Amino acid sequence: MEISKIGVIGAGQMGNGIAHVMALAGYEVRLSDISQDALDKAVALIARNLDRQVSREKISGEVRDTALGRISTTLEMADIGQTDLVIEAATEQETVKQKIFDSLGPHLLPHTILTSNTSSISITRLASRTDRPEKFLGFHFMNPVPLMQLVELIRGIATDRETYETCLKVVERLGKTAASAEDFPAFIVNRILVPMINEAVYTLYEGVGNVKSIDMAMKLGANHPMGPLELADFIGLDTCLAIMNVLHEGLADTKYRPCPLLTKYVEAGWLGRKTKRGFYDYRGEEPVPTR
Ligand SMILES: CC(=O)CC(=O)SCCNC(=O)CCNC(=O)[C@H](O)C(C)(C)COP(=O)(O)OP(=O)(O)OC[C@H]1O[C@@H](n2cnc3c(N)ncnc32)[C@H](O)[C@@H]1OP(=O)(O)O
Ligand SMILES: NC(=O)C1=CN([C@@H]2O[C@H](COP(=O)(O)OP(=O)(O)OC[C@H]3O[C@@H](n4cnc5c(N)ncnc54)[C@H](OP(=O)(O)O)[C@@H]3O)[C@@H](O)[C@H]2O)C=CC1
Repeated sequence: MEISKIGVIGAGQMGNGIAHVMALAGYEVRLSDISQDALDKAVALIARNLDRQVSREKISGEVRDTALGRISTTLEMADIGQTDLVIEAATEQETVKQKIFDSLGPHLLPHTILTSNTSSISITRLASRTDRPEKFLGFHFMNPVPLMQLVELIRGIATDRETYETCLKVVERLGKTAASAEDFPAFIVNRILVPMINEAVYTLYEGVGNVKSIDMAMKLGANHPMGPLELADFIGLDTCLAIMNVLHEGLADTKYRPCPLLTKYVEAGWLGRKTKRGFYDYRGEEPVPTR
């Protein structure tokens, strides 16, 4: 099956990155969110990120303009349903995602493939609420989408071969690499990465090190491009906590217990970069460690 129109639901950091790479690869993209304000901000951010690629001579000004012209925004599920492939990239809460798929259902074309960019939630369970579990796949991009090479593809128990292969072709057209993961909590990357981040928060909670020393230790001692607390702020602390909760509940093992300090930060609304405060304070010129 040929994919030409793609609907992206959720215009946060992942949704805007997905729209960006899809438009650059030549797909027509319809981007949606709950408010026009969120959509306007997302399009402005895509334009800035494309400009950055122009100034680094990765793409030409003409390519940027054509890509931007391929992105439209909508608040209507009917517009999203009339596409070949939908990528849901809304907040990491199962109830939010279920409601989205419920409201999208009546507007879908018979051939539309449904996918979720979820970081952790069961693809089989999300698919089972739709009228097409065989055309449902986990399509998991990494952050920041324009820079990261990997996409995890996760088949639910009912996903058919054609759906998987169609999405694999999309990944190839993006110039990215797919890793196939089975449908277990948090799949591959986050099963390994997010417990490490959670352990870094425990290290902070127990006073083994402060924010700066923990991040420096992992950057210089393990050659990670970002320290784990810096990375947690970058991913979003709400998303990290949601992933730990899925691991804890789904695998029923105390080793996945979310650190109480992570829970407290999320309860405070300190979600990392997106709220300008997490383990670092981002309100000034340079991020300042908070502990
Ligand atoms: C939670 C989940 O479900 C799954 C996940 O995603 S987990 C998170 C996975 N991601 C990671 O682990 C990221 C770890 N961090 C890194 O790899 C690096 O810090 C990074 C790639 C993010 C940035 O690297 P850096 O060298 O410090 O960044 P920076 O110098 O600002 O930018 C590098 C290049 O990307 C470009 N760039 C940065 N952000 C960009 C964006 N959003 N769009 C387009 N280009 C961008 C810059 O212009 C720059 O271009 P040049 O190489 O031509 O100079
Ligand atoms: N952050 C990361 O590093 C990664 C995240 N992911 C996954 O991608 C998804 C999105 O994450 P991310 O972009 O970081 O999150 P963000 O918080 O940046 O963005 C989520 C967006 O979804 C919007 N939203 C919430 N409810 C709805 C709805 N009912 N309909 C449409 N839009 C809605 C939010 O609006 P509002 O702000 O108004 O609530 C927000 O704009 C999650 O499933 C996450 O696990 C996957 C890979 C990496």
